[in-house]
Amino acid sequence: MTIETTNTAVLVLEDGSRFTGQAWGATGRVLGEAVFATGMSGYQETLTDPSYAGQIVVMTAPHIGNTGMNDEDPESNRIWVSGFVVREPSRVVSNFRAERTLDDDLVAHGIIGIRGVDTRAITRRLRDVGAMRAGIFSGEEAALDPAEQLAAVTSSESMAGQNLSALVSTRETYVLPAEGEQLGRLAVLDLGVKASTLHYLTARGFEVHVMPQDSTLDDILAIDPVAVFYSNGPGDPAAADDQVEVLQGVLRAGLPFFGICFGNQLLGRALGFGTYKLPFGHRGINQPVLDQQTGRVEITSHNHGFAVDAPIGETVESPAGFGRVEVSHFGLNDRVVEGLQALDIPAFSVQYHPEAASGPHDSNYLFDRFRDLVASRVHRTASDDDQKDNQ
Ligand SMILES: NC(=O)CC[C@H](N)C(=O)O
Repeated sequence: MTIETTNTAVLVLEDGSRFTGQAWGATGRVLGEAVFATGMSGYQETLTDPSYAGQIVVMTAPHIGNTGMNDEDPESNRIWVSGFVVREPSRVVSNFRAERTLDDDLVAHGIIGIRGVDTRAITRRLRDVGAMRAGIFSGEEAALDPAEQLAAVTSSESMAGQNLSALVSTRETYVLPAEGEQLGRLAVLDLGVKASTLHYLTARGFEVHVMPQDSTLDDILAIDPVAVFYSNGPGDPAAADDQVEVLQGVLRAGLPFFGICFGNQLLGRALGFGTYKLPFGHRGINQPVLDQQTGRVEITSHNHGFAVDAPIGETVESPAGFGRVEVSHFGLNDRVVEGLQALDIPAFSVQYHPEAASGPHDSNYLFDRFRDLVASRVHRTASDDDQKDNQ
């Protein structure tokens, strides 16, 4: 594929800074929240992660597209980033698994990108000022008056307060069969779930029922689940009141619960803590996190712009009356809450991604922890039933 070099594009940030490069992928105008992601690999998983809906992603790795795109690695069936910003797209694809080029897929999915910009300068700007509303303008849009471009950016919606779950969630429940030893039905609330997560859950023996984001407590209880899981997802956790209320019902019903990322933020809220917006978020695949239970440091994958506001290093009473809670994991770069463990009810969650593809895999053990938590209860209930039968 030949690369057009004369087609100007501009990235405009809400603080007025402008970065001029070349159009890449689809052309036109796209607005969103500009964030940077530091992963050196895994751009295909980044692009297809529903948690990136509404965001213009700046890749700090300077060379993107080397391994092309395939049909095996996507985290969902489409590209979700609103816009894509890279220093230099690979001119050739070199991987035996590649089926298409990245350029082809950006065009096919209508994703507006920009290339040939100084991604280090953009990242430093986002780090200093914080994640900002932004726009990419290419094609005819590139020729607009800069003041008009900036006005479009500053009149766009900020990520704070946005509820984007309906945009990414399944509309109908679907079921994935369990592999290996069968543990029972797991209700997965799809707030933007990734394929890798579903894979790890079915591989742990769960028959996974992926349910729409507006499922009620009754909908969940109707499938008679052995446990409930809340997925990752885009948007501001402070705007997800309905899902928080449903989760409080799940916890009151005594069902085991595991949440990842958005799911961690919603467990935090259900337990009565607040959430807040981080200045520029964590997005990358080498973030160090301490597991307070074991004292081990895990290298983890992150993609979050919000975090739970809970005290680190002490056991506290859940402000919503669910017993004692501890922050189980925190980030070693900035002491942000990265995991919650309830001590009196069977519920825990992590802010980072144990399902991370293309890795790292340090925290895969969390899926085992969830399986073991559920298995101990399923087996206990089964032996209670046996005792009753024998009486
Ligand atoms: N990956 C996620 O689940 C992200 C959660 C939330 N939208 C955030 O940005 O913090």
